[in-house]
Amino acid sequence: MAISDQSVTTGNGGSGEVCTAAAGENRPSHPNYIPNHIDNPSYVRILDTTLRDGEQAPGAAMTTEQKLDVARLLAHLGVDIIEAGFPCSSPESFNAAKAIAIDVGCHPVIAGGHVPVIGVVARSNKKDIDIAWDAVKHACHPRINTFIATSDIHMKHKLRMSKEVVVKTAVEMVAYARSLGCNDVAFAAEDAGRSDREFLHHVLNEVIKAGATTIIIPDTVGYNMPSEYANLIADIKLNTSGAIIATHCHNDLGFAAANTLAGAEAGARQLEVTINGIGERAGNAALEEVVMAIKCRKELLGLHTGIDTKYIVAASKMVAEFTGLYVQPHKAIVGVNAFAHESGIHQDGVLKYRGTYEIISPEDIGLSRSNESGIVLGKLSGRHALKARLLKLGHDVNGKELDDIFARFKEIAGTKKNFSDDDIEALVGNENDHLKTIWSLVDIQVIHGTIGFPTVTVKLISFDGDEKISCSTGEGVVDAAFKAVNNIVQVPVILKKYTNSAVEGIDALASTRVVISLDSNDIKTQNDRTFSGIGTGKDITVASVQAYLNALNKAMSLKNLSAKIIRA
Ligand SMILES: CC(=O)SCCNC(=O)CCNC(=O)[C@H](O)C(C)(C)COP(=O)(O)OP(=O)(O)OC[C@H]1O[C@@H](n2cnc3c(N)ncnc32)[C@H](O)[C@@H]1OP(=O)(O)O
Ligand SMILES: CC(C)C(=O)C(=O)O
Repeated sequence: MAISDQSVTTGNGGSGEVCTAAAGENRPSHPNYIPNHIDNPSYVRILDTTLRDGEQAPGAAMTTEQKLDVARLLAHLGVDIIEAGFPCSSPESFNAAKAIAIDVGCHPVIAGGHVPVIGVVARSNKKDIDIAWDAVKHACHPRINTFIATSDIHMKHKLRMSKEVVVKTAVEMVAYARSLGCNDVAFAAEDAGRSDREFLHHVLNEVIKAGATTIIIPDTVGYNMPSEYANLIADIKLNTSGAIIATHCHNDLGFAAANTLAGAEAGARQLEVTINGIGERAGNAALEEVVMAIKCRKELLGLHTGIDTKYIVAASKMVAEFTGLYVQPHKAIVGVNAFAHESGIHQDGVLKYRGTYEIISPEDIGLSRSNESGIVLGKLSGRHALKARLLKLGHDVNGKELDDIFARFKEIAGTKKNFSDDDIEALVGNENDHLKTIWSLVDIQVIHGTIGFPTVTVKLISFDGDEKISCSTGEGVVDAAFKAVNNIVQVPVILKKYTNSAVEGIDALASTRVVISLDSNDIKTQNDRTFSGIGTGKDITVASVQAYLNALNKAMSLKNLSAKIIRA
């Protein structure tokens, strides 16, 4: 198989630093596609089975239009083979596979002319194979993947066939698929991971003789350990010849990607994967994990694929959206946390040199980001990260000023899960240094339920010792509480924003943020600046009143609107 002329800059020289690579490195040029041969011994074909095994995940069913969109994106990604479905399983599966064969399987969707092989699955019977061929035969490179189980447990309990019948059926059906005019027939020995080795070798050699061009060695139930699977593949490599060896690993014990890579190291040259690792039960090996491992550890594995990795994030998002199977935040490569750093020591390292804690460049999988993004501020963050965020927001703070803001940040961070830029802005305040607490909360009583009006009574004390009590009803308890405060403070303000985030748990803490502005109809303000306040506590109304007073005190002291001035 010829290699395209696209440049290769993959590899990190073993340093473990960020990997970078040119798009679509070494993608084979399809006119030279030979089903059972790859010129370059280090080239690994990627078969994506999102549209077949991926769709076997409960709830993952996609429409034909969605499958076409996924297939087009897979072509951009540069997968060598798109497994487009199991045509005999439903009219939709047939129509989608046929549409993909005619569309993506016939026309290059990307410059450079890559047209992927379009494969479909069929059981080892003539009806399945006829339907499969009907669906796929219009593709430029059509492939039928026929399968039958070879493990004792499957042959005895599921197929209820003897070994002899299984071999005979497999051989006849591979030959039958070839006789239809399909010159690219893959054979999968289902449950190979639990099959008797000698019998497996015998079946594989017989189907190769019958015309199989790829032999797929599925660890159907995700039972194998990486060393065991590597040994299985190495053994098959030793005992067969004339066909490409393929991996197909499931994730029941969490080893799908590890087993796939172990298989590749042992000699497999087709790796079967799905986007986001979706698939039957615990899923398949994830394309993004396998491909990025090959790219990132090229110096160790000595392999390469034709995948243009900058489409990985787009593909992940599309498949998640279409299937409703959203990826967990800490999913390798494509989880939202995969390039996020919340702890101070890591943030400091990343800010100084990304390679300290990142082995992949986010741009490599299609994420764009600035130097500071990826830094998430939270309870475990440090001064370096806070300072960087403040700088981004236009506040160049150092020394004691930074220490003070950091102390306030840590106080709030203990009870808050997410920090927005607004929250960080609220911490800044050279202004806070000369703020006066004009009014503080002494007591609060809340009455609410299914009868009557929400009613709140507050007792406030002013900085000069004046105590006031006021009571108000409202739309809810927070509204009633703010109205009761207004009755005492009497500063005309507009409530701009009220947010409340609860920290989960039975003894949940409420963290409330209030943003107000002075009402310019009543008080002349130089500009329409806002004042924010934060309150935290076990009681949401108390936290809200504290946040509100906090904002009011800021507004009053900065505008010199003391309690006495207002009263006068
Ligand atoms: C490991 C894998 O992922 S294999 C792919 C699994 N994917 C799917 O099953 C999804 C699509 N499947 C379907 O839509 C349906 O199962 C169909 C249309 C294929 C078949 O439906 P039905 O004819 O009603 O059969 P059903 O699914 O209930 O049972 C499977 C039959 O196929 C037989 N069978 C299973 N695998 C094979 C095989 N590789 N070759 C030949 N026959 C097989 C079973 O022994 C059983 O036969 P039986 O009816 O004589 O007992
Ligand atoms: C049909 C084969 C490849 C399969 O999906 C499996 O064994 O898991």
